[in-house]
Amino acid sequence: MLVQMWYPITVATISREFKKILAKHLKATSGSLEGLDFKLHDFGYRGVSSQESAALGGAAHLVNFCSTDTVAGLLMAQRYYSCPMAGFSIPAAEHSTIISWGRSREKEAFESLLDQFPSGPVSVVSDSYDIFKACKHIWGDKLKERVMERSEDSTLVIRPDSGDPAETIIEVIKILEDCFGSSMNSMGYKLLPSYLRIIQGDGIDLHSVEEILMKLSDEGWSAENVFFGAGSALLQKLNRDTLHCAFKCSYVETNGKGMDVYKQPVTDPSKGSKRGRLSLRRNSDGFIETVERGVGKPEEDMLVTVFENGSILQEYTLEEIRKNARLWEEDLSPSQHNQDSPKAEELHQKHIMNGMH
Ligand SMILES: O=P(O)(O)OC[C@H]1O[C@H](OP(=O)(O)OP(=O)(O)O)[C@H](O)[C@@H]1O
Repeated sequence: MLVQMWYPITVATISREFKKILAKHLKATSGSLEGLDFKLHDFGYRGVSSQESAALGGAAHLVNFCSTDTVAGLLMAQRYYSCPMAGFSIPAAEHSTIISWGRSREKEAFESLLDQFPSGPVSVVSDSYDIFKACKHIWGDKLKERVMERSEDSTLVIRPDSGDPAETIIEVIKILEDCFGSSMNSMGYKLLPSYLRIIQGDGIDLHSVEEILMKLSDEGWSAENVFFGAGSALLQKLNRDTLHCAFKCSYVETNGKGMDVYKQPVTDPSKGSKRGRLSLRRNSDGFIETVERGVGKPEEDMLVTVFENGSILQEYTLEEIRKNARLWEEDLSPSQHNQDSPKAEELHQKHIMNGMH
């Protein structure tokens, strides 16, 4: 079992890195973290190798967010982590439900979704033919009044799904502003009317989400205007080396005599393993670090035995895990996310690898 743990650990960590980026921009451009838990939707079900991966990865994402289409993750959280409903989704069109109306009837396809879901949010993929014309001529003209009738609780979420994500979103949001107007929030950033939002679900990873949010704020737009969906970058485009995750023997006892063991290959010092009895503590800088060779103080040790000799000794609810994984104030520090600075990025990567919380 131990050797399979890298996968949910890695997904949960990447998902939490998304959350840090989203939190930083949301706070800076809206003054609050309201709605953060719904900012990154799990679109990964179709892109993983199995139902089991979907369950493990989907549940790992739910440690940080409440927004998902990966039902297998919800079932896992229900069955093993005592959470009746860990995440939510909204009615959403996908390309087949738009293009089956035919190219000349895209407006009718959109309208039928407004008819079918008059209350509550609805997401409509709008790039089947021309996202810019769809926003300007259909949403912003032919269906403008239908869109404006919708309330804050019944938001129309327009989904671009192709092209360069940052450039496309900027162009889309400008077209929507021309058609529907915008207001200014308390932080001085622009906001589309409350019945209108955008979700970008194509090409989303840790780098693109940062780039999009930077561009939006540079152009004066609040992060409140957008939601994101991530599929493969969240659940599939990762491996055991993404976070350098490996389990190694560090201590053995023979005839009652203990011995520290480790590997230290001359051909690659980075593959050296930790030695002796290990413990985990939070150091004075706030970082979590491993203490080797049995010298850690038991009272500082954060490790808990949860599984031993085939028995589960400690169970956790999703609620407890979410609490442990909550963001800290320093997680929102800009220096950790400034992708323009190689040093900051290196530090950021190091923090991920050190499991900094
Ligand atoms: O994060 P990702 O793994 O890219 O998943 C998200 C993408 O998946 C879907 O499209 P899909 O790839 O099924 O079809 P498309 O190439 O026609 O958009 C969806 O429309 C997104 O574009």
